Amino acid sequence: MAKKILSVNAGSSSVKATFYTLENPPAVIAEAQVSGITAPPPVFKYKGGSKKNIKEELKEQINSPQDAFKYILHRCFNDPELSGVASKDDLAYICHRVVHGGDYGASVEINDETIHHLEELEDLAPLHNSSALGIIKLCQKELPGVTSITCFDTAFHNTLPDHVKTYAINQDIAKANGLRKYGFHGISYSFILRSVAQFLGKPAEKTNVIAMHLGSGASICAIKEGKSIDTSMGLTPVTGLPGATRSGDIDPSLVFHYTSDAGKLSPASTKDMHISTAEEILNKKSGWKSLTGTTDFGEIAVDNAPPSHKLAFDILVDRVLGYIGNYFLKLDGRVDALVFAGGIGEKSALLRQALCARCESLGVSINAEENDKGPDNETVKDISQGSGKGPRVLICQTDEQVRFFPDRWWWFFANWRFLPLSSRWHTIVFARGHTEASRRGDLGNKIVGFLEATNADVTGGYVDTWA
Ligand SMILES: Nc1ncnc2c1ncn2[C@@H]1O[C@H](COP(=O)(O)OP(=O)(O)O)[C@@H](O)[C@H]1O
Ligand SMILES: CC(=O)OP(=O)(O)O
Ligand SMILES: [Mg+2]
Repeated sequence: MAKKILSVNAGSSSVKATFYTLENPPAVIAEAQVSGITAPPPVFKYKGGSKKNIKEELKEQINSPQDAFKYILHRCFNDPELSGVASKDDLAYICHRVVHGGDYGASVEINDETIHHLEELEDLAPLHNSSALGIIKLCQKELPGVTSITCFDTAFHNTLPDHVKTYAINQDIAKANGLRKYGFHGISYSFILRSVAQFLGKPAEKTNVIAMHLGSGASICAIKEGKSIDTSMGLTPVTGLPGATRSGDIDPSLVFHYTSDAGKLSPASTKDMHISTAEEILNKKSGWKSLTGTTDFGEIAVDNAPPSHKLAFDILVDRVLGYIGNYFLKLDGRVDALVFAGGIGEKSALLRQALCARCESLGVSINAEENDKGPDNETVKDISQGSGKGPRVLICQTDEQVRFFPDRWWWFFANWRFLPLSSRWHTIVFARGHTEASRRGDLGNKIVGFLEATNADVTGGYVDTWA
């Protein structure tokens, strides 16, 4: 039986996994996730075969992303309806979302050297890279023979201009230690860009949006002509907007007034993960959890909320609003759409309504009924109404699993020898090479030349039909 691809997203509170066929275009076989890892009971959601929307509270102990991943594999491998996904032998590739990729501009194949490099980056995204690395190492051990590949959240933001990504600190120290803005949620933003551009009927290279990925980790990104020109997260995902357990922007001096132990190693540190007390507080003991006691924004964004919940809600509105104003100016007012995505952006009509009401001066206006209904099965839903003078308001059901093929043309090119040399694969590479050719100049043309030399059946157009 043909082998399959497994795509894994270890988020800060959930592990999501999708199985795909290894074909062009890849088709979803099954989707599974365990959420609530940080707020038990964990919840298992599953779609596969005739099972459309399974949702179960788990009694099993799920204490870590590795536990969640093992549980997902167990459930999927033991579903008799998924005959093509019955064991590790059915997998060709596992593609891992890795939040911090440092200076990596493209995906890498996992081997001893890349694991070592990723370990060095672990401290910069302690809530994420250690989860992803834990799962990567588990795969190396328990699923040897399946090639693991990483996709980085940071790669989409490689286009940040120097004056945006540079902090105003000593540049010798900054360069020696890699201290700069990297930005995150890039896999989501590239999905949002592709989907929104297609929805608007524009080439991605001509699309300008302010995209908000609001989930347990929340960020916002200014995309100009298809490129990230600024984003709210920085060196680590703790900066910018507050999140479920993250503080977002604070005065850096605050940590020394908060606790005299700020620089000491946190008791939560492990052999593999070193985290200072200040990092522990700002990453894991702040955000709306610290304000309200819950990490679930669904409990906070309600009518007649208690004062603590209303304060958390108002803080998020205030901070997002600040970035929208900032990015509206950075995009010279030429904004095709404000895009809501992520668990909160997609599900909280109240938050969208509160934010859009404050953006009326930018010409933003929404249809209250469509906003309340939210998205159904569509990837992008338009909730704007009115004169059409301001930016459209869209909800995009983002997908951090679908990233392997459209974004990874460079990986395929660099590693073509690992792949079956069928015309199908060349088509994938060509399509991406073609759309990237203008951005990457000669390199895109070289790829096309290379493919022509192999007499591949290069039909192209694949990425354009992808959403
Ligand atoms: N109906 C809802 N209204 C507001 N927020 C919600 C709702 N449902 C879920 N959420 C929020 O979405 C978050 C999950 O977002 P998601 O992007 O899927 O997670 P992660 O950041 O772990 O990848 C939950 O923690 C919860 O705060
Ligand atoms: C980068 C980040 O914050 O990711 P998540 O939303 O999955 O926590
Ligand atoms: Mg997320």
